[in-house]
Amino acid sequence: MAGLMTETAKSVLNLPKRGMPVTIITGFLGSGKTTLLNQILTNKKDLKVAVLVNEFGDINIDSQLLVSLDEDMVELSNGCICCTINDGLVDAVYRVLERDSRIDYLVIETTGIADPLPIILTFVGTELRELTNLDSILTLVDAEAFTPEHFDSEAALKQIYYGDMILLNKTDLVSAKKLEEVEAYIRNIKVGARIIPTQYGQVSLPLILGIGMTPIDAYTQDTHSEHHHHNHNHHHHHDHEHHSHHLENDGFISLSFESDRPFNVHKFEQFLTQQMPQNIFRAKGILWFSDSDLRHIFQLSGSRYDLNAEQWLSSPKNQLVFIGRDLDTTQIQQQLNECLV
Ligand SMILES: Nc1nc2c(ncn2[C@@H]2O[C@H](COP(=O)(O)OP(=O)(O)OP(=O)(O)O)[C@@H](O)[C@H]2O)c(=O)[nH]1
Repeated sequence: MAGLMTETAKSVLNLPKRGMPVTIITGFLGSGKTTLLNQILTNKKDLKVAVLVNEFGDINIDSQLLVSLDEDMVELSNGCICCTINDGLVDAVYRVLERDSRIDYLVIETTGIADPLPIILTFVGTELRELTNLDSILTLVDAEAFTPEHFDSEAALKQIYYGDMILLNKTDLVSAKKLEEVEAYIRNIKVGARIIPTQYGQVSLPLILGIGMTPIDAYTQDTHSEHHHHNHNHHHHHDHEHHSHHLENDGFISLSFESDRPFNVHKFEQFLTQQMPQNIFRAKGILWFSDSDLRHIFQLSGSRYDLNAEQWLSSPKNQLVFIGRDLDTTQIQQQLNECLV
């Protein structure tokens, strides 16, 4: 009898994880998606959470900044979201579903310039609909940086429009008046929006996980026309070098820089303050300075940047990603090379 029970338990474990709840975290560049994901991973208690991260740059910085990089972590290939939709996303979800280990929940972080709709439709309009249960789309909005021009980005608007829950983040950086204005603006884009003001993505998990807020039936009705749209764009496939040609990216391009040599800290500071072009909107990286034994986490979002020192977890090197519009990538590359020791 004991043997039979073991076999039964084993076969149950081997079944695909049917109905696995999925939460999608979206929001514009630098709005706080990775910060929220880290809050979830820190506070999840014994919930087994798998994570998929999709980044726009060619180097995966985010996955290196997550608090628990254990075997539950699956990385999506970097690059543009339309390529990801066509292959990477479905495959990555299957890899999670097929794992032997228990997984209770899947959280996906999109790139900051992703239109969430194709991702939503991948969950409700393919075989994933049978296997997963799309729970909600959480949209981070940077309360300080957001303006009615929404960064001249269609994606930024769609992220709010398709968000089932808006986390109005970075409230520590704005006045009550500005907060009210942004809230009013969001409600204008999305009538009846549910908005939670947050700082550093801090929110009680029952308010954002397992809330069943995605109106799946409403999406299933337009699945067909959207699939047509995606097939039409299929020729972009594997065109990772040429982001600027993708309409989906609203003109943003990324530049990656890697080096096995350290930076001179003064030269790098000079680059930041005097050379770096204004049209860089977002940068992040793991930096190695010749006069320090620590790794420095570099974050730039809009006009703010900071550097945090931590212990190295691997051998030191420089890894940086810049995202902006109309960037002279050759010049930036050269300026960064000149900062090396
Ligand atoms: N002052 C303040 N800073 C915040 C808050 N939330 C996040 N940040 C900072 O904003 C920067 C960007 O945060 P991330 O979580 O990396 O943003 P993201 O949305 O993942 O960015 P992308 O990777 O570009 O899509 C980091 O330096 C964070 O520490 C907040 O509520 N207040």
